Amino acid sequence: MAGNRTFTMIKPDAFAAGNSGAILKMIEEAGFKIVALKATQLTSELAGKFYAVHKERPFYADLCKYMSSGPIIAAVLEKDNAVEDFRKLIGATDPSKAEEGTIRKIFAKSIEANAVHGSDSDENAEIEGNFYFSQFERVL
Ligand SMILES: Nc1ncnc2c1ncn2[C@@H]1O[C@H](COP(=O)(O)OP(=O)(O)OP(=O)(O)O)[C@@H](O)[C@H]1O
Repeated sequence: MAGNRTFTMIKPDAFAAGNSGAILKMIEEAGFKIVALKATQLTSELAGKFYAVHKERPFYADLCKYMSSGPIIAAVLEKDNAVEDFRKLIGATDPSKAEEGTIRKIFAKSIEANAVHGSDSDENAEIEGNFYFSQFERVL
C-alpha cells in the first residue's frame, strides 16, 4: 500500500526568487498537510550526501554547488498516496517537459534549477525526512 508521507525541498532558485510562499500555497491547496517545515542552507558536502545516488552522473558536482548556493525550505508532507500525487503536482524534472499548471512549469528556471524536489519512493521519503528533521521537529 502506498504511504501517506513525502519529503520536499523548495530549491535555492525558487527561494531566492521569493516563490516559497506561492509554492507552499499550491502544495496546501492540492491537499497536502505540512507536518514538518524549516528554512536552512546545505553545505556542498551535505548536498552531496543528499544526492549521493547521483554521484556518478555528469551533473553531480554542479548540482551540489547549486543546492548549497542559497537557502532552501525543507518540508515533510502528508496526504494519501503522497509520493505519487506530489510527483504529479511538481511535474517533469525538465520544466520544458512539465505539464501546464505544475509547480515546475510555473516556477522552474532550468533542468537543474527546477524549483522543487519530491521524493521518488516511500522509502526515500522516510530517509530524506530523517535527513532534515528530528522527531521533535515534526507533527507526529
Ligand atoms: N541533465 C541534468 N542536468 C543538470 N541537472 C540535472 C539533470 N538531471 C537532473 N538534474 C538535477 O538533479 C536533480 C535530481 O535528478 P533526478 O533525476 O532525481 O530528478 P527528479 O527526481 O525529478 O528531481 P528531485 O530528485 O530533485 O525531485 C534534479 O531535480 C535536477 O536539479
